[in-house]
Amino acid sequence: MSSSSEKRLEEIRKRISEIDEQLITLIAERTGFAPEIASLKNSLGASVTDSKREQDICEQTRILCEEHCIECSVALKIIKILMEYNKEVQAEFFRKVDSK
Ligand SMILES: C=C(O[C@@H]1C=C(C(=O)O)C=C[C@H]1O)C(=O)O
Repeated sequence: MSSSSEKRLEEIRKRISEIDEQLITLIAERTGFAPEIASLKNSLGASVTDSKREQDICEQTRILCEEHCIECSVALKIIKILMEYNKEVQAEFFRKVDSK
């Protein structure tokens, strides 16, 4: 018979697993836009990196972290990883276009 603490730990872990699944789903959706973004940038003659947009995203992250009372440095690391990943996918699209 599990104790109440074991049961509560199990409940929390179940919820964390649900959240992690949602996070991966959102990361997939976010990254899924990269090819279309790259195609649009290619037709516009724009670069993969948009520094102003990245600055705006980081500022939004800082604001959201304050609103949610969470450590900003960790959230910024995560967002920057996602941005780099998005740019990698875009760059792959550009390489494919250039190779044709
Ligand atoms: C997605 C874009 O391309 C790059 C990646 C970004 C991101 O992952 O949020 C933001 C700006 C760009 O450096 C974009 O230009 O919007």
